[in-house]
Amino acid sequence: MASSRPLSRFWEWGRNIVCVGRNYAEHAKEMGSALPTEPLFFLKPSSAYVREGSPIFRPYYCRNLHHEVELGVVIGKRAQAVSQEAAMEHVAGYALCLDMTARDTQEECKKKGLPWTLAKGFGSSCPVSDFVPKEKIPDPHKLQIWLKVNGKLRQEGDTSSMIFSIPYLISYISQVFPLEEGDLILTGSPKGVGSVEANDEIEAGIKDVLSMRFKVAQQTRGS
Ligand SMILES: O=C(O)/C=C/C(=O)CC(=O)C(=O)O
Ligand SMILES: [Mg+2]
Repeated sequence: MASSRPLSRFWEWGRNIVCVGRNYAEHAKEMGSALPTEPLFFLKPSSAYVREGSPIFRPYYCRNLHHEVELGVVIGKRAQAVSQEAAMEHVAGYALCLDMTARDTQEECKKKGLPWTLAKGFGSSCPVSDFVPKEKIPDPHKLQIWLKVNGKLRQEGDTSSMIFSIPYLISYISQVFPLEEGDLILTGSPKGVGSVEANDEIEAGIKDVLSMRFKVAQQTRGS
């Protein structure tokens, strides 16, 4: 059933956050990972959202918090087993997102064959920008996304370099579970991921569309 809340505040809807990994060849390479032959995806809880004005917390168990800047796709209409041809009809718009990652925890999880929830799904692991209606972005595969830490450029990527396109991702994911109105898909990070410390300032943007800023803070155990 449709919510009475506006989709322009999708982060308040409590819907799925679906993250795609290793969708840029140069990022897979910098992680020492093989290129995927089918999309790799994982979930974050909807309580991972954080908005400008609130800090990104480095979890108490993390010693190496990484930034990953990613284009987010906001679903506007339920998509169940949709074709690639029909997939874009289910998109309401876009947002810029950070897939904050406890990289040391992820390395441990990878070694032990465990899921990435501790590494990717902690509170404040999904900073998001304002919503951009799809009419404002004629081609989401022609965007430049960038990220700076304390004013220094760390990531710059072109969404044309995605291995799996947005229609392919929507079609693929929607065969596994239905995508609902208000769901967000993070489409993967370009290269240049790196560490941030408490008090660092992250600024990220979609060239000629929007930008956002976040401070990093240290979480203490029990808070
Ligand atoms: O390959 C790895 O070790 C790590 C990959 C990721 O963290 C995947 C992503 O979240 C991404 O590519 O955006
Ligand atoms: Mg990512």
